[in-house]
Amino acid sequence: MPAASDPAETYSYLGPAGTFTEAALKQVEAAAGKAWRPVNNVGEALDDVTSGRSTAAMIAIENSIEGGVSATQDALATIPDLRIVGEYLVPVNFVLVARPGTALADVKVVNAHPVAYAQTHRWLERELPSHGHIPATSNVAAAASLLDGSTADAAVAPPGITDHHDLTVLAEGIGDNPNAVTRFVLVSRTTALPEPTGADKTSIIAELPDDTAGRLLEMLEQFATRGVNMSLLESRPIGDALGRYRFVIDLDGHILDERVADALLGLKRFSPNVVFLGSYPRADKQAITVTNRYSNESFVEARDWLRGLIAGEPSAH
Ligand SMILES: O=C(O)C(=O)Cc1ccccc1
Repeated sequence: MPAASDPAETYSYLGPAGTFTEAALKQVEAAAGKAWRPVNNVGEALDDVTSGRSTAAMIAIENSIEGGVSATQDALATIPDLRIVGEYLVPVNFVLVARPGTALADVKVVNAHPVAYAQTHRWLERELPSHGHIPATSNVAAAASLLDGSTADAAVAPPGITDHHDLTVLAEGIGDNPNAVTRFVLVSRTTALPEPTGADKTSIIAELPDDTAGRLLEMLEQFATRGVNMSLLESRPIGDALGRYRFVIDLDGHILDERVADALLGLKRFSPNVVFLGSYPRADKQAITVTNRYSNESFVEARDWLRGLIAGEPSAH
């Protein structure tokens, strides 16, 4: 881990060292050589950012098996002035570890981070059908606690865990999907927008204006009619009453792309509450392609045409 330096240049992440979140932070060039602050949960990481204790925080937002990380989505929906400035992908697989001398047959209680548990429960149910689960704050904390008085017999942990702790690997590759990937985002205080790259993503959270038929369709039409593709759509309870939801949405493109800007204007007119979480380069660097009708030039041309009409030019111009 880089040595601590200027506290104004501190990066918070779910620790301790060795977590997948740390692996995501290692991908951030700007964080190299800066202070890194391990924390115990997403709330603490974001609190570091809002209080100014840290420059940015790396948090898990979505994984390829379980979908959105609800604690992250709910925090981003409710804490003002946060911006996603980058996304990072980390392949995740897990091992089952125990104190030396423990056999698989001895394992009755497994310590695991809830997201890791969700991604290994098929294996655990098959191999340890009557195990109990104790939730941990992180994958590495789960393993470390075995050597620190935990009542658990084993822990679900990242494959590199034995570099950090004197533990026995009882089983490898226990993830239910060997291709599982977790998406992390780097979150900062409201800051300058990352430049558009042509391979960008825009994250927003929006509420529907009321509970009448077709409102969700109407919201999605804002994107469809501007040729804006969605790569994520999830609902989260707002929490004040049953049946009230907010929608977490990822769009292909950057807010400086005309079609995305136009869709956001439509969304703002429609929705009573839109949270803009940021436009940032896609981790997979896949360029977004759109038909000519939705290109920047098309929008500019149409606007010029309208201005011309208002200025009295012939409509065929
Ligand atoms: O970052 C970690 O290692 C965590 O404990 C959180 C987590 C859990 C499961 C998949 C990815 C991240």
